[in-house]
Amino acid sequence: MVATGAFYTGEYRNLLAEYGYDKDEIENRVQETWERLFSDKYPETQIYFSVGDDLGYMLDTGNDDVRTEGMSYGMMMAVQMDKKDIFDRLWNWSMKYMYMEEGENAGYFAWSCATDGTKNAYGPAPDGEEYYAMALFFASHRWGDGEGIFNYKKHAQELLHRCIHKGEDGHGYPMWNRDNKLIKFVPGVEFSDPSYHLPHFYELFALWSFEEDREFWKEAAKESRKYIAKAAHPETGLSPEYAFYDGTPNHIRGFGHFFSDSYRVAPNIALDYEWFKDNACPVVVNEKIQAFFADKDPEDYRRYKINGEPFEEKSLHPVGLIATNAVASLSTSGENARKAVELFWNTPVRTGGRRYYDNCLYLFSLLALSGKYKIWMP
Ligand SMILES: O[C@@H]1[C@@H](O)[C@H](O[C@@H]2CO[C@@H](O[C@@H]3CO[C@@H](O)[C@H](O)[C@H]3O)[C@H](O)[C@H]2O)OC[C@H]1O
Repeated sequence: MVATGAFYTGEYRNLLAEYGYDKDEIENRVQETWERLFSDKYPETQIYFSVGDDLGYMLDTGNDDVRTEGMSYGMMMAVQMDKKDIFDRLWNWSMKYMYMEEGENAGYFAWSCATDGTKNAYGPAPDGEEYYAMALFFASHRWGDGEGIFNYKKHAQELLHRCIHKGEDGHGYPMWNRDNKLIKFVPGVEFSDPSYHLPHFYELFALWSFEEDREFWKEAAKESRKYIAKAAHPETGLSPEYAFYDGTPNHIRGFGHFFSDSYRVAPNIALDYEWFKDNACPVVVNEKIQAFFADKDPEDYRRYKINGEPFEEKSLHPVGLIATNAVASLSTSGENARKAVELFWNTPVRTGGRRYYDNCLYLFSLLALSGKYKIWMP
């Protein structure tokens, strides 16, 4: 099938099987990992919690809060795993507690809440909104739309419309810069976070958003692919957490280095390549990242300057980094690709206080590497 521009491959490689891992074991690993994250049978690895009959949240165990990032990730995991009850609980919790009805950010979601639903902040984080929109479209296509907040498609379209038009009436700010089509770190600033760029989502938004918004998303996909390439260091492939629109690191509050946020750049490139194989997809960045980590000991992963110089500080999410380096192999080949997958396969999901971010990245990588992270078409 041909989307407008990029080619939708419709193919999902089971790379783990291609590398010789047993298909039943792969399937078991996927099911078991889902259980480990979403079931209270496994309190040491659990990050999802049900509340009452129709609510649930993802807990950032490291920060003891509920983030739009995790809620929207949980919804994406649930739709890929065909878990409608969990999806609806997460969306219900998001709409009940995180959605903002008033103020400068009305129509967006508060990026962090306490587990009782109290808002910790009245600002959004755009990576949450874009994952919500994509998960809602997939839910609409996989399960059909319901009433009210469960009219998934309507909510996805309206949210995306707001993300690019907010502020046109003088109140608040859009989440994308309307001139250069790049996603912002937060609506009120003019810089970006390379890991927020999801051209493979924007290709689909260009098909399913309101007609008037489709051209914008098509352009956004193109500009994001260019931006991802620009923000990555030319030798190491490492991207900073925050970067200016020209791709140079933004060192505000120490976020100009390769650390937690940055890990998501590799899987974003890999999934874009898997889904669309667009010529402009910067797969070379993933080749460089895998080459950079090929001789690094996972026990000693650090914070790095994007030129590769290590800080004393250890990585906060080494399991997440193992996972994201592995999924990069969907867009690379050779020994580094194989070794990164092997390391991931031999690494268990994380236990302990910091497990949330690692385990989110772990399940996403496992889904993609087993051919189970799919586009759900209408
Ligand atoms: O200042 C906040 C800003 O922090 C917020 O960003 C969200 C939080 O950080 C990002 O992910 C984290 C990566 O590090 C792990 O240790 C954390 O557990 C993750 O949550 C996340 O992608 C952002 O959404 O955005 C709003 C700003 O006001």
